Amino acid sequence: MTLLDVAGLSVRRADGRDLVRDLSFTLGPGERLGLIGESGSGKSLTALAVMGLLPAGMTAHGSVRLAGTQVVGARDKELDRVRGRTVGVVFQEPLTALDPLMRVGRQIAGPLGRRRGLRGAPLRAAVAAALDEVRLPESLARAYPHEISGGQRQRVAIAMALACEPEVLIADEPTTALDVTVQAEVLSLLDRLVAERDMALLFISHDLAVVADVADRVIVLKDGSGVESGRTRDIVREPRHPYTRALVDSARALEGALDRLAP
Ligand SMILES: Nc1ncnc2c1ncn2[C@@H]1O[C@H](COP(=O)(O)OP(=O)(O)OP(=O)(O)O)[C@@H](O)[C@H]1O
Repeated sequence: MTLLDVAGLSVRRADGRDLVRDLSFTLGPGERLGLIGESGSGKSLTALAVMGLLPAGMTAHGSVRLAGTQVVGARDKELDRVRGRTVGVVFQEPLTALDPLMRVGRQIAGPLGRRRGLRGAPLRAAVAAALDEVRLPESLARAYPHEISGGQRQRVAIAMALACEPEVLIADEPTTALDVTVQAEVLSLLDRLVAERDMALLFISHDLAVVADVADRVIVLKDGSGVESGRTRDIVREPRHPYTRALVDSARALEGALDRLAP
């Protein structure tokens, strides 16, 4: 079963320039695809195009089918059904997903209540369960976003994205803004949740080591085009495109620096 089917996707600016060019991939339940590339290569625009959320002045061309619904050219009203329910998203900066003036519990309750039709005690229980799933204590429900750490905020954002039980999760640099130790915790949390729910994962990062840890397949983006794609293991072992080779070499150089300092 294909949950996300992207075929010949381009993202075009008003002046006719393509910022993403002719990208194709598919994702089924339990599959994990990494999109890797340097800053400005078109990763985030690809994610936004998949959800039909491109900035004003940009248009998508080609086809993006989310659980059968064509996203390209669809009206917002048609996409309301798929956003949240079919596809959930976690962004780099959790504060973009959180309302600074609302307690964490109420923010998680919002999508839970709307999508599952819960109120009162069952809704409170569902919020507690959602917090528990991302390994946060129930007491955190009463906190405001500024009162908790960056890692805790990202866990809350993940809980919100998962509240509607999406079949596809898009994670756009979900750990880039976090300290390295917290990054590893959040990655392993995502890993567990995606496995438990058999979700399809589109994982976006500029960091090859992180992508290699999470994704089974990878597409390497450069200047808006996919220059190489395949199984992560094959691409790391035998990169073909010079840009991919440079990515692998720099990741290995960092690893080598650690190895040289090992006792
Ligand atoms: N709202 C916008 N208006 C105009 N140009 C934009 C807009 N958003 C992105 N771009 C341009 O589109 C190109 C691709 O941007 P995109 O954000 O997809 O890159 P990215 O690979 O996600 O980079 P990063 O890792 O820095 O987030 C870049 O040249 C960027 O300047």
